[in-house]
Amino acid sequence: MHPIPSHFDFADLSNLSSDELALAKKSLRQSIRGTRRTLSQFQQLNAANALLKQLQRHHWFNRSCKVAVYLANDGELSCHLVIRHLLRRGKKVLLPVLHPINRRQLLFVQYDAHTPMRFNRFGIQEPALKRSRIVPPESLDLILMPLVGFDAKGNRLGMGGGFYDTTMEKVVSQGWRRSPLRIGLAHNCQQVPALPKEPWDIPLNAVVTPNFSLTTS
Ligand SMILES: Nc1nc2c(c(=O)[nH]1)N(C=O)[C@@H](CNc1ccc(C(=O)N[C@@H](CCC(=O)O)C(=O)O)cc1)CN2
Ligand SMILES: Nc1ncnc2c1ncn2[C@@H]1O[C@H](COP(=O)(O)OP(=O)(O)OP(=O)(O)O)[C@@H](O)[C@H]1O
Repeated sequence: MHPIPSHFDFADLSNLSSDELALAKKSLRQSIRGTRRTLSQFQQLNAANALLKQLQRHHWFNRSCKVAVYLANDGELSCHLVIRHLLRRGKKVLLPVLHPINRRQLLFVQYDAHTPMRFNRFGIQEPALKRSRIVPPESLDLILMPLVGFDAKGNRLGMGGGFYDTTMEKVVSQGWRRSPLRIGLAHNCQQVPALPKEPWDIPLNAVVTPNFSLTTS
């Protein structure tokens, strides 16, 4: 089989079988993750600073009281300055925790400077699971989620575990009156010309990078 070139244009992939599409997505993930890892600590810190400034331009960010974030891994755009900003303002900050039983499900657990942490099976730090600290996703105001890739239409490529899609699906499909805003975060270099839209993909409301915000709904 021919290897699929990195940063392949998915606009040309309409005829691929689902197996071929999965392979193409896998290869694109590897390529973008490789690019993202080449960013220096200096570039990462600048990006984290610019991200907070970019978010502060939006009413929906400034108004939100319960915000899900993540701890950056593998070159992801870091939320650490966003987390500090939110905690200083007395907002509730939540981190994703892998569900101990349900595959592909995330729990959102409250986090602050005193929260006991552990490593999950992917080597990402998460709050130690404590029932009283779990917040149901439908009660959140805003979910900031890490992207691997995105396109101008706001299509999203994640790590491939289906974690965010599965967790979001519950919130969106159960017809909650007011579901949390779903915002993807990424470096500019993670934008690709086009991504396929899969039947299970839950659309983002916007993508925010250190340089721009792309509203999709
Ligand atoms: N910072 C951060 N936290 C997060 C996520 C994320 O994308 N970023 N997640 C978003 O879903 C969840 C974890 N999902 C993940 C899914 C796959 C891999 C991963 O590295 N997979 C390996 C191979 C898998 C394995 O080791 O078995 C890989 O692709 O190389 C990591 C996290 C929850 N927490
Ligand atoms: N709502 C869902 N219900 C059942 N399976 C799902 C759901 N969402 C995604 N999946 C499964 O998860 C796998 C990964 O999906 P996909 O390639 O879209 O990951 P991703 O969007 O990159 O990851 P993530 O959602 O974790 O960021 C797919 O095999 C898909 O079948």
